[in-house]
Order: sequence, then structure tokens, then C-alpha cells
Amino acid sequence: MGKTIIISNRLPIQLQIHNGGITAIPSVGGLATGMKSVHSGGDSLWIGWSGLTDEEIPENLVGDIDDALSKHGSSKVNLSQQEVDGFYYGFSNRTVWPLFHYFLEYSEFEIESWETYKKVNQKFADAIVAKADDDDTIWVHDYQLMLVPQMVREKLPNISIGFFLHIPFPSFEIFRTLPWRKEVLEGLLGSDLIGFHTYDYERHFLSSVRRILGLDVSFNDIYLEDRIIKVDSFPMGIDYKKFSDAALEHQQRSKAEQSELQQRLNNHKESAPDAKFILSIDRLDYTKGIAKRLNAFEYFLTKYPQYKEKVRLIILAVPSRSNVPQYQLLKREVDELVGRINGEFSTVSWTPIWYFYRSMPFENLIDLYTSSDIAWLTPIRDGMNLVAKEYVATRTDKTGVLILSEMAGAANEMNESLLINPNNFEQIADTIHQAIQMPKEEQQERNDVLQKRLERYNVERWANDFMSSLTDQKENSRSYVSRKLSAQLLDKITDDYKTSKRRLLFIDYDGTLAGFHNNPQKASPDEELYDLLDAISSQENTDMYLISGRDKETFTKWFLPKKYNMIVEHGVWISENGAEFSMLENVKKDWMEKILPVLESFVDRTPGSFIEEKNYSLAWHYRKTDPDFGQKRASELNTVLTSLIANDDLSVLNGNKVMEIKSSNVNKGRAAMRMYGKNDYDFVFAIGDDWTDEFMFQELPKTAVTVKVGLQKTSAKYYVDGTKDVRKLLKRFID
Ligand SMILES: O=P(O)(O)OC[C@H]1O[C@H](O[C@H]2O[C@H](CO)[C@@H](O)[C@H](O)[C@H]2O)[C@H](O)[C@@H](O)[C@@H]1O
Ligand SMILES: O=c1ccn([C@@H]2O[C@H](COP(=O)(O)OP(=O)(O)O)[C@@H](O)[C@H]2O)c(=O)[nH]1
Ligand SMILES: [Mg+2]
Repeated sequence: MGKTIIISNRLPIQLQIHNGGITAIPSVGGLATGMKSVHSGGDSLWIGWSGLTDEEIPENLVGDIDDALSKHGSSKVNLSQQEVDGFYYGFSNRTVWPLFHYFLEYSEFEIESWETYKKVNQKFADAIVAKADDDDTIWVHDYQLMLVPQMVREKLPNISIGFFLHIPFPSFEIFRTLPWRKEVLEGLLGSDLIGFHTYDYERHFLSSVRRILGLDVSFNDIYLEDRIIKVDSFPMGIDYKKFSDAALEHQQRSKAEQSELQQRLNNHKESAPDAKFILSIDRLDYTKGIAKRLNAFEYFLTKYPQYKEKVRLIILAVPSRSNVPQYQLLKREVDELVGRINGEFSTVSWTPIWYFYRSMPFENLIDLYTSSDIAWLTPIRDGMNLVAKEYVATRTDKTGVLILSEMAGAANEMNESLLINPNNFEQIADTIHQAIQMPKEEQQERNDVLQKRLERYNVERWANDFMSSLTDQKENSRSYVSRKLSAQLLDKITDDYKTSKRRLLFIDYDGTLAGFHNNPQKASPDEELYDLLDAISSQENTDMYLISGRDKETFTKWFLPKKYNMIVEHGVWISENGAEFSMLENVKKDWMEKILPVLESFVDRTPGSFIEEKNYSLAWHYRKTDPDFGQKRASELNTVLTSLIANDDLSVLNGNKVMEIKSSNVNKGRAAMRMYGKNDYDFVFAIGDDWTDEFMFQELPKTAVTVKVGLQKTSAKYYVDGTKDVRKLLKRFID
């Protein structure tokens, strides 16, 4: 097991130059604070940006800076001012950040900053490659580095790469507006595992992958030619113990040991013992809804005037990304709002809002958390929001009320808090009122549940879950690429075939025995194929079945005179030894009239596509359409159908340029297993090219020889390249 390399834009510490010397200060923000506890525990290297540009670093300090970082297990990527502008202030925080948080109108699409983003991502990737060995595990963090996984993959094809996105992944409708959406997705797909905070972000991401890249997605796996990528949600936790221990320790301090801030807080509590402190802590970011919160607070004071002089809002806004114009505007807006509200409501003995615009050290955060009766966090969108979790963790006597926006990722796990919609002022005002009135017992009940959960799903557990999922995934992916049939393997299979006592063969038709045609009727069998099938089926002790999704009329015409055994429409019909087709499965077809109009509307909008109406299924073919367009429509149809059929016993099969809707209890695997049960077979063989054949590969016994045509995702043991190789392989059985 090699080392772990963590890579993020920001390192756990930020360097500053003061009076010719270097000072290291802890980084603020969820990623750095959360991962820090993971990093300090193990054998890991953290690569990131020091916070200083090349221009800011005097030559004589270069060595000292490297030393300072290496003391923290870190190593830096050097960035010039121009790079920081284009990459960090530019593409990361003026394009991706607003877009992914649904602030579409703030998003700027500038080609120059995209180019710098690419260049800087390459720098990060190169820094990893320079330090990594093949058995290391790379964990890339966040939206600033979305191209890094693929860039590393190109240099180190076998290394394990995980990626975690700390911010939301927006819905397809939003993400599609990004001019470089394809490149971003491809960059991420260099990973083996991609993690999100919530299932919703994961779902949005998968839908974009399906619709923009047209890739095969099954549950939460993405199939590439030679790898599988797993996508999953891992809600990030906090270092619970660190916060609860700090709060306990804080409680035991004597007056003299308390911080200046704590003493001020105490003085205010003493002067107005009934007054409540409401706390809000965030980076000064438009996604955090600080301005809205101030307006809502004003509304609350108007709606519930009895709380004048009884509540105080403490706002800690941490300076962030202040080179981005939106952040500067927000700063001005918040300053003005605080001034106006305080001006409007203050009395001689009461200022409703205390406003701090700075970053506070850990000790002061604990002062604020432990002194506040209510924490009020109302982001308009937030990937997770760790402050919410930290507040609850510090409540040693379990009192305190958390009011949390339902738009924060954390809301998914903190149902016992008071969840609000940050745009609904009426609801917010009433909720603050409810929080102030909430009996102690109820507060404790709610926090008890929350604390237990936070303690269990702490940041260490989060990191371990992610890492072990990454290890598993790497193994799955390795075993996924099935083996190409080498000459040696072919000899072995032929030998087993010839020495077996009773054989059972399942052979798919389209894409396996015959190539594809724009018109399916034209893909008819040729003489060579008839000869081959005649020879196999007439062998002693050999049960050969052609197994296909085609309709029974076509197969009757082509093969009934030949008396081959046939299973068609995926297993609805069977014909053996030249008998008429009879039903193998009893299936309903009343759903068809509901689905047909949907397919028709897709035919109308997708020139070249057409519907094939089979007896018990409907297929929408798009072989003749423009490939990209067809793929796009197929993903769209898939989305529509999946929601339409959710409650029926139907499934959608994604075949080769065809989507078929049929009863769930009919598939080739089930049909094949019924044949397998009829006799004692010591050689079972199945070959096929598409998704629908996977049912056979999965359900037939492990000893079966299963062969996929074409290198694609498969459960088959082996693969061959194309229809020519299929015939070559089958010929071996009769030579
Ligand atoms: O590095 P900055 O530009 O100063 O910004 C600070 C960090 O902000 C973001 O944090 C996110 O991660 C948290 C933990 O997963 C999550 O709780 C929060 O909702 C996110 O906004 C950003 O993702 C980081 O990259 C920044 O470093
Ligand atoms: O003055 C401050 C204010 C906040 N934080 C920390 O910054 C993080 C903020 O993370 P969150 O997930 O809430 O939001 P983000 O800033 O990452 O969007 C939390 O761990 C806080 O403890 C800090 O270190 N100093
Ligand atoms: Mg086929």
C-alpha cells in the first residue's frame, strides 16, 4: 500500500509574509478545516497552493517556505499572479462557483480564464505525477481541480484516483450552459471514484454524464471502454471530538482564563439575562444568503416587536475572494444593511446586530458557538455547511436550536433542526419565534439525536468510507475488463466443447451472427451462416438456440424451415425442432398504448428514428439518425421513460442503437435458464453483443463460457472483436 496524496487548491495552512518573515495561519473554509484532521493522522502528502503568488515570494525566502510547508506534510504548486487571477479568481470563482450554486447570472464565460484554468490544472497534475508512485492513492478535491484526474490518468494510467466535489453539482439544465461542459466531465472521469455530499448532486452529475457524453450509466456506475467509474455520495462530517472536547474544556475555564471575546459576551448576558444570542457564521459569500438573512431579521423584528432588546444577532462574516466584484458588492451591501438595521432599531442599551468582518481563531469560534442560544444558517445554496454541524457538536448540555436552510447539503442529515426556506421570510420569522420559545427538553431531544449522528459520521469515518470505496472500486474495475479470447483460450474452449457429453449453446443474432443494417430486415442471414448453423445444430448431443430480441415473424421466415431452436422477443416465444412458436412467458401488453404516443413524439422529433412494434414489446430504433443527436435523444427518452414506468412492471433495455420497453420478467437470462434446467449439460456457451445479452452472462452458471462481441462493459468472461471472429469461433466447434 503506497501513500495517499491529497490535492486541493488551498493547503491546510496559508502563508503570509510579515516583516521579512513567514507566518503560517490555518486556512478557513470547510474543505481545509475538515480534511486537516484526516491529514494529520496518516501517511499523506498534501499538495496545493500556498496562498502566495510567485511575485509575492522574495527569492531569499523560497527555501524557508518549502520548509514551513513540509513541516505540515505539504508541498506547494507555484502560481503567478496572472495564473491566480485566471484560475482562482477567474474560472473557479467567477464561472464554476456561481454556476454550480445556481447563480447563473453571475457566471462569466471567458475563454482566457478557461485557458488559464486548464494550464493551472496541468500544473497541479504535474506536481502529483512528480511525487506519485504507481501504488499511491490520489485524492483530488473540489471544483478548482476538475481536470486534474484525467491529466494524471494520462501519465499514470493504473493509479488509483478519487475525486470529491465539496460544492453542489447543479442540474443538467444549469450545467449544460457551460461552454466547456464536455471537457469538465471528461476531466472528472479520469477518476475511479467521484464523491458528492448528497444523493441529489450525484444524480445531477450522472444525468449530465449520460446526456452530454452519452455514456452508459447503470445505477451509479459509469462504463468506459476499459474502466468503470463509481459515483457515490459521502456526506462530509466534522472532527466531532475536537469540537465537543473544546467546548467541555471551555466550560471549565475560570473567568481569568476566558478570552476577551468571551468576557464581552458574558457582560452582555449579565446585563440582560433573558436576552437571546442568535449566531450566524459564514464566509462572506453571496451563496450564504447573508444579505437576505439581514432582511429577514429586520422582518422578524417588525413582525415580533416584543423581541426588541431581547435578541441580538451576531454575524461573523469571514473575508473571502475579495478580488471578485460580486464579493465586493456584497461586502458593501452587508455593511449598509447592518448600518441601516442597527440605525433603525438600536436603543441606548441595545444594538440588534453585532457584525464582525474577519476570520476568528478556533478558540473564539468555540466562544461564539457555546454562548449562542440559536445558530441561524440560511445559505441560498451550500454544498454542505460544516458550521451547522460544529455548532451542534459544541452544545455540551444539548441545549441550543439550529435553524438551517434546506438548501444546505447538511439539511439532508439534520432533519431534527428547524429547516427553513431562506426565501420565505414569513416562515423564517415564525421559526425564530419558535426557536426562542422552544422548551429546553425539546432542544435536548433534538440535539441528542443530532449529536449521536454527527459523532458517528465524523470526518474520519467520511474519509475512511471514501478511501475504502476507492480501493474496492479499483478492484472491481480491474476484473471488469473481460479477457480477449487468445489462441490458447480458444484451444481450451474448443477442446472442452469436443470432449463434452451434452452441450447447450445460446447465440444472439444481431451484432453477433450478422452485422447491423439501417433497415433491420436487410440484416438477413447469408448462405455461409446457414451452413455454419446447420452444421452445429445437427451435431449429436448439441442443443443450439438462437436467442434474439427480434419478432417471431422475422425468425419464422428466416429460420423455421431450418428447424433451429429459437427464442425470440427476449424470451416471450420459443420454437424447437421446427414447431410453430409458442409462448414461453405470459406477459401483459396493456401498457403499450400508454408508451406508444411517447415513442411517437420522439420519432417526430428525431428524423430517421422509427418504432418497431413487437408482440409484447416496443422498440425505438435510432440507427439511422445522426449519431450524436440520436444518442442525445436516447438519453432524453431514457429519462422520460424511467419516470413513466416507475410503477409498472416494465423495464427499458438500452440495446445497440435501440431502446426497448418490455415486461421486466422477460429477459434472455431467464429464458436461457429455463432451457438449462431441462437437461444435464456439461458445456454451456452464450455469445452476444449488447446489453440485453448481459442477462444471460449474469444468470447462467459460473462454469458457462460467456463471450461478449466488442470490447464494452460486460459480465461475460471473454470477448471477441466482431461478427467475423464469432463465425471463426463457432467454426472451431464443427471442424
Ligand atoms: O478557498 P476559498 O476560496 O477561500 O474558499 C473556502 C472553501 O469554500 C468551499 O467550501 C465547501 O466545502 C465545505 C466542506 O466540504 C462545504 O461544507 C461547503 O458547503 C463548501 O462551500 C470550497 O468548496 C472550498 O474549495 C474552498 O476552499
Ligand atoms: O472565522 C472563522 C470562521 C469559520 N471557520 C471555519 O470555516 C469552516 C466553514 O466551512 P463551511 O462548510 O461551513 O463553509 P465553506 O466556507 O466551506 O463554504 C468551518 O469549519 C468553520 O469552523 C474558521 O476557521 N474561522
Ligand atoms: Mg445482439
